[in-house]
Amino acid sequence: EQQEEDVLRELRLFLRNITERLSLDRRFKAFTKPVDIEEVPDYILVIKKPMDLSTLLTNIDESKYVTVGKFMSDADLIWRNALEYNPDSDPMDRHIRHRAYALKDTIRAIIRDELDEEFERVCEEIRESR
Ligand SMILES: CC(=O)c1nc(NC(=O)[C@H]2CNCCN2)sc1-c1cc(O)cc(O)c1
Repeated sequence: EQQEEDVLRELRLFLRNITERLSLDRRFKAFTKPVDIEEVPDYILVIKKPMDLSTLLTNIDESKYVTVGKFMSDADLIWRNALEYNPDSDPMDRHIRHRAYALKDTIRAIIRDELDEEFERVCEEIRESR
């Protein structure tokens, strides 16, 4: 009912705000757009479920996330994919891995500081009721 739509609207605003802040952070430039398959043809062979900050934003707009938890699973894909695609001692691999860990820690710090557990519990109840 209307109260549920109010909660889900507030969730979208919260998730959009986080995603836009991450997209503006220069450290995460490599994660802002889908990896270009023309430029990196082997990427799709290694990474089963690509994810990036612009796709997160589209998913939010399409009301794909009913809880913060579902958003976190996709957001975590971004840095997990980068660690998987960049395992070597190559300087570029290390560089991307440092950015991936910075993304992981930044997402967790924002959620810890800014997510009200009571709000997430209400979102979980809406998910279970659907
Ligand atoms: C995001 C990601 O995982 C990524 N990984 C890379 N790794 C390499 O280039 C390593 C792979 N091992 C051999 C030596 N090169 S480049 C790259 C990337 C960077 C961008 O600025 C945009 C973009 O779409 C993708």
